[in-house]
Amino acid sequence: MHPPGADTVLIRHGDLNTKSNTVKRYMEGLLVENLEALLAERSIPGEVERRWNRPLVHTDPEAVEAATAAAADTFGVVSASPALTVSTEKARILEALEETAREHYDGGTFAVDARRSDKSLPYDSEDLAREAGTAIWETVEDEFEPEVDLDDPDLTFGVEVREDIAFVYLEQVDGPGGLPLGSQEPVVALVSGGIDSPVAAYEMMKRGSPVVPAYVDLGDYGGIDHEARAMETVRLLSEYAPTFDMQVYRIPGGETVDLLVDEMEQGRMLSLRRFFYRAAESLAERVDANGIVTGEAAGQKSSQTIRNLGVTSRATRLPIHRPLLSRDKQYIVAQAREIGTYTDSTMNAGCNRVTPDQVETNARLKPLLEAEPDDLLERAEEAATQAELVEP
Ligand SMILES: Nc1ncnc2c1ncn2[C@@H]1O[C@H](COP(=O)(O)OP(=O)(O)OP(=O)(O)O)[C@@H](O)[C@H]1O
Repeated sequence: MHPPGADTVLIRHGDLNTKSNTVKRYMEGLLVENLEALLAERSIPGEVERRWNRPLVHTDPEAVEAATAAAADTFGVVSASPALTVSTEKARILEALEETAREHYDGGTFAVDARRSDKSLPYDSEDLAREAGTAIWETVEDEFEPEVDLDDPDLTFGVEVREDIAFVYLEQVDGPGGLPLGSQEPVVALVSGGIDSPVAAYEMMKRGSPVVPAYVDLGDYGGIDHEARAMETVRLLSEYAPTFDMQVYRIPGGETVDLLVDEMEQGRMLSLRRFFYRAAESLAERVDANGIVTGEAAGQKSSQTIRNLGVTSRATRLPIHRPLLSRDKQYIVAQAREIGTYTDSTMNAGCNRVTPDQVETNARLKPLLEAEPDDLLERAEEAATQAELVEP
């Protein structure tokens, strides 16, 4: 919902404001580039203006909602509003609010949220809010019985006045927040296509790290649907990252899984994780990535007890980022729905279970190393060199 004639998207960011001016300028530049690419990818007309603190998209009134949605999908953006721009003259702002009220107010409670960034203006935000409230009231009182509710209004009229321009809007669409993609170093994302790993990869992207997706082909224990699920979730993630190539490295792991199933019982799942991590490390060296991200959460599975995570993590020198470590499943499912990966992640992948009847929850490194194939980690390194790039 937007004021009549709105042709601008007002963008707010959050964590960029914790940076020095130099870093903030650099990050705002990245945010703008990413948003420009997203608009182009979605064929939405619009020019992004790189404005200190408040980047703007100038677009057509017909495209303003689509441009707002694109901004709200851009990492670093906290919220975006389709807005009408007017001069900072108070009379003009009130007129724009009256036009907006005529178009959109249809009874119920309302409030005005007025902000002013330039202290040299001849009015302050309280004056403006009060006069705006009166103007809106008088516009609609003949037809409705308007009521002001500052705590939980049905409709909020937003006004933001900056040094040279004012914005009038009705909606603040939430963005992902975080930092612009590309502002941190890349990491290898181990993506199985289950519910968790795409969400974990997204969380790292949200903090600015591009991801290099890696899928371990589990041979007979995985299968075409298992791989298809992983690929589709990466394809969905790539829609948030139009400036990055998100082809998937498919690492061959079928023979190793067969070997682990034949030779190991209890610790098999842990050695398989060790294989994943070492393969991801080798791949990271190859592509110049600086860490590994997985969808593991403390205690969610036997391989994810705190002790087991401690033991398996020893297979790599790289940091393993686990953004979901402290998250409940309910949160992760909600997040998967929000970013759009849930449906594909829950597709029946028909894979064979590698999990043994008796699982290890309390592993120790030494006995695990004695039980697993001596060449497990060399196999992982070799598998990484054989990884193929696949278009998701
Ligand atoms: N075949 C695979 N290829 C790449 N990474 C994998 C694979 N299987 C598991 N992983 C990684 O190991 C983590 C823990 O494995 P787990 O067995 O819990 O995965 P899952 O339940 O199949 O999928 P998810 O964790 O995505 O819900 C995953 O979150 C993912 O990062």
